[in-house]
Amino acid sequence: VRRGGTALRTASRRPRLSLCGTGDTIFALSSAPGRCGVAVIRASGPGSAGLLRSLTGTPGPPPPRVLALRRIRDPRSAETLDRGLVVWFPGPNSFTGEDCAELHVHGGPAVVSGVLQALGRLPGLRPAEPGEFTRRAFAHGKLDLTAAEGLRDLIAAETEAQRRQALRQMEGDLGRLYQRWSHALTQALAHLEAYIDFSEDDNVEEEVLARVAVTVRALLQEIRGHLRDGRRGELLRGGVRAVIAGPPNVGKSSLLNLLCRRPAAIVSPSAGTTRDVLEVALDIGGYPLLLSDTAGLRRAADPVEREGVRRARERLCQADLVLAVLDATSVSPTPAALGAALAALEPPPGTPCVLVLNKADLLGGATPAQGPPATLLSCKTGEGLEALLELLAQQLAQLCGDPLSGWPSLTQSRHSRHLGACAAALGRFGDLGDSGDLALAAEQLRLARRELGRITGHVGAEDVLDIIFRDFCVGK
Ligand SMILES: Nc1nc2c(ncn2[C@@H]2O[C@H](COP(=O)(O)OP(=O)(O)OP(=O)(O)O)[C@@H](O)[C@H]2O)c(=O)[nH]1
Ligand SMILES: [K+]
Ligand SMILES: [Mg+2]
Repeated sequence: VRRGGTALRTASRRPRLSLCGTGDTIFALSSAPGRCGVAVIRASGPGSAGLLRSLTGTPGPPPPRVLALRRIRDPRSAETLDRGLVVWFPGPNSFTGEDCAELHVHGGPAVVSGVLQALGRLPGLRPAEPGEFTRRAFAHGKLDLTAAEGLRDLIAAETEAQRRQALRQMEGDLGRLYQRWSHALTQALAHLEAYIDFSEDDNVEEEVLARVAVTVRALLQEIRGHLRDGRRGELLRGGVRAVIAGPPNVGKSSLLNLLCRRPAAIVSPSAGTTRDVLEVALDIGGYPLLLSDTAGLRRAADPVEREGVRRARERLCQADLVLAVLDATSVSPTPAALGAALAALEPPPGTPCVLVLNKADLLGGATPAQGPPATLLSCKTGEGLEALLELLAQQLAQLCGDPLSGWPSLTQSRHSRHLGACAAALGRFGDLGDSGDLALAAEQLRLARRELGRITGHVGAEDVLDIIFRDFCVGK
């Protein structure tokens, strides 16, 4: 009874947020499941102080934001479940903006489930949905949608460059860029509306219109530049798809195995060994690479091999980067011959290619003319591997860019979609030009601003919230 009463009092201190709805208190294991040194159980909502009192048997929560060593007990039986650290984060200075509590307990499965069960029996508490803590933080204005997406990417980041990009986005760099554009649009719109409303009173000068047009043109240019970044942010976030392609038996599967340092693909002296596409994920110099081995490209008689070649070509078409492998002993080393051999593979136009001349150990001293982006390699001896890795890292850096320099990258196709719509509206504004229909022009600015607001979640983003937060883990 006392607990319930306290929870109610805590709740009435602050107005409830309609976006969160129920005002109930959620809890979850925030660290990874399984046996570990320390497990972190987290709670958010008006019952957070109450649950700390119930589980530690103390009259009040510990001082805010200070770790306190406590005996953690089952409130029903008073049995000790563990001795651990508890933290109390009174809202609004917490991750979610609500009252929050954390329990750092020993990471044994029985300890964790004992504490979770005890929490589940407290009135007003329920297990959290995936991403619900972050969703509440968003609802309380603690972060915008781009920062929430950055946080999700940070948790998923597997390479250094991915981590840098995600951290930058989580810290609000991308959100601030979009906010700045949104402010510029709001201002232009205000000027235009003032002109529409008051120009007849001669209080607003003609040049206002010219200034609005200049602002919109500059903005359109910036947005188009941002959209034209070669998908570098998306590539870094999702991994660069690199495809190993070439004639049969040149050592494509050997190359995949060499790069991933395990016999992932079958290697054999018979041409046409590989049929299925085999994909491995690699970290090359901090950049993520999704590397595919494919069937040797030739006119195959065997129907199964023919299907393999079809799949190889299909995968080649989707490549962000091509690793074209040739047998160094069977191709003449002149640039023209190498170019012709590469063209015979029909790589997708405009896609960067790295030419790997394999089986260098069989060359017997003769070194063919080479230089980036062609490189000599022996999968058998490992000779030339360093140079190839360097060449790959260079290509990846070019494709993904440096996540810390320049503008923050566009990381989501969702952003490109809204930015594209925003740019289209700004373009229509420009097309209206001197036609004089100011009401139509203002409507285009409003449309453009709405699209920007949907990226950051400042306007009508309800429909994307479920999609964005669904991909979070429970406890975050
Ligand atoms: N001497 C030498 N032999 C190699 C080298 N790389 C691969 N081989 C051999 O070349 C043969 C073909 O290698 P694979 O890796 O199966 O070639 P592939 O291009 O995947 O062949 P398919 O999948 O059939 O198209 C095998 O016998 C390998 O041992 C190399 O650098 N030097
Ligand atoms: K082979
Ligand atoms: Mg193969």
